[in-house]
Amino acid sequence: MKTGLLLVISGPSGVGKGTVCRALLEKDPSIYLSVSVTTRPPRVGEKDGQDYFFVSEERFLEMVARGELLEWARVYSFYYGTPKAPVFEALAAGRDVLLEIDVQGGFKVRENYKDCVLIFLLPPSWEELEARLVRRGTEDAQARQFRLNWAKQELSLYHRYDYAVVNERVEDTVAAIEAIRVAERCRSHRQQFPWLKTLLEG
Ligand SMILES: Nc1ncnc2c1ncn2[C@@H]1O[C@H](COP(=O)(O)OP(=O)(O)OP(=O)(O)O)[C@@H](O)[C@H]1O
Ligand SMILES: Nc1nc2c(ncn2[C@@H]2O[C@H](COP(=O)(O)O)[C@@H](O)[C@H]2O)c(=O)[nH]1
Repeated sequence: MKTGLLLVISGPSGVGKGTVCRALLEKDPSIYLSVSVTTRPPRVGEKDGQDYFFVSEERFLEMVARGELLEWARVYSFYYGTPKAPVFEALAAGRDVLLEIDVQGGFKVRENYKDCVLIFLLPPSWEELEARLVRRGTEDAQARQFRLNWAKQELSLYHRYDYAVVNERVEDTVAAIEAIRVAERCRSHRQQFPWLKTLLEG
């Protein structure tokens, strides 16, 4: 069985990573969306084990020490990390895996798993990014400003990702990521043709 693709989705807070990942999953339930571990407190409506595994700082650092995380980073004021085992189980089962993580995490995944695909989501404009964060209404003005300052740093790194997709309309972004999946599966290093091997070696 072919190994699945490890797809990393990054981009500034509020660009729509979560929205796009959910839409991708709705279209293709075979995708495995990794559930991160975080020390951030849950937002209203967030469920443990579904949106995140919400853990104490002590538990998080224990997971780091035990090598249970594929990558981890401090984002804003909290720790976030990707549990390793479920990601590799899903890949081995031939499922494509989505990681919705920040850029520091994306670079760490590239170090640990070279064959990953890094996809950066950009907003159509800076004003639209601000408006999306305001509309979402999950942060107060101070926390929002903090995220926007961080967003500038993240946006400056988009060119180090394999793909840059502007999230104008969710449907178009989903279509672009589906096209990337198709293209990545066609890359020569991911393909084997037994009949051709026989022909050339025979
Ligand atoms: N293409 C889009 N057009 C308009 N609004 C969008 C689009 N994509 C997402 N949104 C809206 O923007 C807000 C932020 O989206 P979302 O929470 O998915 O962002 P995020 O990148 O996952 O943020 P964070 O990194 O903070 O978790 C939400 O209110 C969402 O409904
Ligand atoms: N490096 C990692 N970053 C992660 C992970 N899970 C989420 N994130 C990123 O954190 C911020 C904030 O998320 P929020 O839910 O508090 O709004 C966002 O950029 C996420 O992509 C992870 O496992 N590793």
